[in-house]
Amino acid sequence: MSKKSKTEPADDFGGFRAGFSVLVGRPNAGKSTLTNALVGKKVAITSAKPQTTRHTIRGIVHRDDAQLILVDTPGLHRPRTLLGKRLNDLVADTLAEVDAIGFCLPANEKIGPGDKFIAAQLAAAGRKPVVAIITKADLVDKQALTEQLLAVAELGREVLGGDGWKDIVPVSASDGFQVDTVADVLIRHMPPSPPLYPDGELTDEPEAVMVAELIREAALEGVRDELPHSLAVVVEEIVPREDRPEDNPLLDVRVNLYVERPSQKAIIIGKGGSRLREVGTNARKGIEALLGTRIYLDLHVKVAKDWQRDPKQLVKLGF
Ligand SMILES: Nc1nc2c(ncn2[C@@H]2O[C@H](COP(=O)(O)OP(=O)(O)OP(=O)(O)O)[C@@H](O)[C@H]2O)c(=O)[nH]1
Repeated sequence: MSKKSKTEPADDFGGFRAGFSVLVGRPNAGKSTLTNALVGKKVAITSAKPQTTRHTIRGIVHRDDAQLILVDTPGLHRPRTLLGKRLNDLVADTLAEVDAIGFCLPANEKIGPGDKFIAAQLAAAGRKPVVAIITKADLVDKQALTEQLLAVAELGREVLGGDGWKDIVPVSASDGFQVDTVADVLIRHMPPSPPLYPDGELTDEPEAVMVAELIREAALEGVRDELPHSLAVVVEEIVPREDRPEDNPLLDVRVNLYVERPSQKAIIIGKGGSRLREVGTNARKGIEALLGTRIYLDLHVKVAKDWQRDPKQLVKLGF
């Protein structure tokens, strides 16, 4: 996910910054709650973990001058389910592809082995900017927060050497304290870049991106080996169905799935359309949870020959 802009310092994109960030931290550290507070959505997407190097997008923070894309790290939060090298590779891959890392440590719990394990992973991953985020600041008093700040700073110097973390930001996702500051600090580490997710005709673009991700995940379920990177999902429109009672609205969600070859189209659709129906059913549940409304999901599968190698198609498909 490193962007070409790094080698084109002449173009600063009018000061616009965009890039990828990941929130890491041990279970219960407050990552999901903070993601939701940053993105402004109640439902974080928890679709199946991608086994490819593609990332699940957890949410996008849109600003007039920046776009911060929060992705998920497979593995880092669940060390026991993966072994040695595999885990290290997985973590290294993800960390290598983001522009900045937010390391979440709860204000109300002493730094423990889980935190140290992750800190060591971050140190091993190299020179990515790491911002330490002290979550759940509302649960402790000023004195305890100060002590935690000092302890976290010390941990940073211990594992990273030098000055340690790039920044340390206390935050409370539940009462909104410093949530914007977390976004500001992470955005500061994003490279100059045009927006990575285009403003479509949809009024609420982050929702469309998340809807597309949910459908993509559902469509790849069980056929990842056959369709590793050959599937692009484009949400054409999300419109309220007319003539619905106010207390029972319905959204029409029209979506195109692009594959590269007719054989891939056949895989997605399945015998007599059975697989596509299943994809629709599975994705619909997640989308309804996300949008908080019943939806009618209209899926179309199209062949866009060699879209991965065609820059014009890539732009059209939102890459
Ligand atoms: N008081 C308070 N509680 C919080 C805050 N942020 C998260 N919590 C609570 O802490 C618990 C864990 O939060 P999550 O956001 O699920 O933590 P997580 O890091 O995503 O957890 P995993 O998914 O297990 O990795 C939940 O019960 C949250 O309600 C906060 O700012 N203040």
